[in-house]
Amino acid sequence: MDFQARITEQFNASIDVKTWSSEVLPPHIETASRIMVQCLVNDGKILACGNGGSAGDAQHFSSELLNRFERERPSLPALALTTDTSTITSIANDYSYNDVFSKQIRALGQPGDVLLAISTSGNSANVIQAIQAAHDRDMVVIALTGRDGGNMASLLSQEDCEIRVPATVTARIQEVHLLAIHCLCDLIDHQLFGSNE
Ligand SMILES: O=C(CO)[C@@H](O)[C@H](O)[C@H](O)[C@H](O)COP(=O)(O)O
Ligand SMILES: [Zn+2]
Repeated sequence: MDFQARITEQFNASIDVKTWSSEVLPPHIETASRIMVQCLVNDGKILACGNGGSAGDAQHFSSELLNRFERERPSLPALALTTDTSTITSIANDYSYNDVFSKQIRALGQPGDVLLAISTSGNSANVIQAIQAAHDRDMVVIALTGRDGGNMASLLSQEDCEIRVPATVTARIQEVHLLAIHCLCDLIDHQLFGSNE
C-alpha cells in the first residue's frame, strides 16, 4: 500500500468512529455539560487528568475554560493536573506514579468540584486513583473512556457520567475525545452565556 492510501485509510477510520460516536454519545456529552455547568454556577472548579495524549487533552480542555473557546467571555475555573513537573516528579519519586493525580486532588478538590478523568483504556492506575480521590472529596466525575470502559467504568457512581467512545484503537478514541471536549466547551459557553449565533 502506498503512503497516501495509508493516510486515506486513517482518515476513513477516524470518520467511521466519529459517525458511530455521533449516534451514541450526544446524550452523555449533554449530561456531562450540565454537570459541569452546575459545578461552575455553584462556584466549583473542574480538575482534569490523563496520561500521554490524554494529558494533552486535559490541558487542551483547561486552557479553553481558563482562557477562551470561541467567544469573548469571563475566564472559567479549570486546572489540568498534568503540568506541574515539580509536583508530579516528587510524588512519583517519593510515593508512586499511581499517586500523581490523586494526591493533587486530595489537596485541591472540594465537594461539588468536577474531575474530568481521561483514559482510552479506562485502566490507567493513576486515573483510577484520581477517581477514588475525587469520590472521597465528594466530587463528581466525568470519565472520557473507550473500548469497554475498563476498570474506570465500574468505579463510577450514579452521579457520575461516562463518555465512552465506541472504538478500540487508542488514536481513534483520542480523536473523538478531543471532539467531545470541544462539544463540552461549546455547551458550557452556550448554557452560561447564551447563544452566539
Ligand atoms: O497519545 C498516545 C497514543 O495515541 C499515547 O501517548 C497514550 O496516550 C499513552 O500511551 C497513554 O499512556 C495511554 O493511556 P490510557 O489512554 O490507556 O489511559
Ligand atoms: Zn497520540
